Amino acid sequence: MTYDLTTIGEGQIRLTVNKGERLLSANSLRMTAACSEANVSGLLAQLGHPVSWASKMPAGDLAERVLSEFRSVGVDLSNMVRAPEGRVALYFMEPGEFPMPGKVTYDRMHTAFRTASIDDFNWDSLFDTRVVFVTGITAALTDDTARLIRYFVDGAAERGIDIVLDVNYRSMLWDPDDACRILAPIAHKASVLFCSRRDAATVFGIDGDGPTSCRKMREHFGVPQVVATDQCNGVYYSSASTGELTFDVERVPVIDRPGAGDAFVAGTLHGFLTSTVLDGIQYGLRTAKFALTHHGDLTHISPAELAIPVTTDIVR
Ligand SMILES: O=C(O)C(=O)C[C@H](O)[C@H](O)COP(=O)(O)O
Repeated sequence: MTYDLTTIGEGQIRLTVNKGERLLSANSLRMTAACSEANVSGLLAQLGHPVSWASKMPAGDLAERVLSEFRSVGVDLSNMVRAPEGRVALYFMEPGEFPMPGKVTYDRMHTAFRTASIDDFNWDSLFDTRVVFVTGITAALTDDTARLIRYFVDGAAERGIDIVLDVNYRSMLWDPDDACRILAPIAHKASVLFCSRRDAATVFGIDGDGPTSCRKMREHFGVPQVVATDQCNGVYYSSASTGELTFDVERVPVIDRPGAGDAFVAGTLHGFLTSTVLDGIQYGLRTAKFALTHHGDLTHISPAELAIPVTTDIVR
């Protein structure tokens, strides 16, 4: 097996407004790379996992800026598809400061990735893996990218490869009915499902407190393991053998928020790949906190830093 995890997603540039400014009046922006699937790959690569992130990117410096950020931490880019034309996706971010909420402005139409088709990718390589990781963000972009993700998941299921789905619902990309229609069949095939309590209610109409929502998702989709987040209120886990478990989340100062959710998923998958999802949740609670301490979606962390007991994470 060449890879521990393979994944497909749209590489982007994030342009973030400095604290104390608004997009309408800002005259400088911080440039970092973004992509949920690449963020997860980048953290796992730093923890020693062979991971491949595939995307479709045009030539040029903007694409290189994205690729070099993930290449620099050891993500395998040999499955990257290069497009003769098309844009690199951008997204602008106002972090928000109480009482002003954060705000995302997408500029991701007409991108090279939107033209990605099943024929573009080297599936022998992408299926040479222990885990196929997909998110709702990529499935949300176009009918073609939804088809791509479905092909990836169906191929993985046929080959007995573990499928991990992070629902990651983005209301600016699609509506709950479409998300449910595309993501529910994927959830049914998943070995591990990540879904926030809020997304469970919005997309699947699954309500309840954290443990109840988590159990209902496991039963509804027949997924062996479900991990649900609920901002700072807790992390919830459900499996048939353990029932429902709740983990406290520690509040820490925030330098830069985007990427913390992906860091949590990556930390949890580090546990899935090396021991158990339950161990992974402890890693994930740590990597998510580390993610908040520095700029950029990609969390920089070494195996030694992951091992330092900086946490008061408690299982109840
Ligand atoms: O493509 C999009 O629409 C994205 O949102 C990409 C995001 O930058 C990351 O996926 C961060 O997400 P969190 O880790 O939940 O903060």
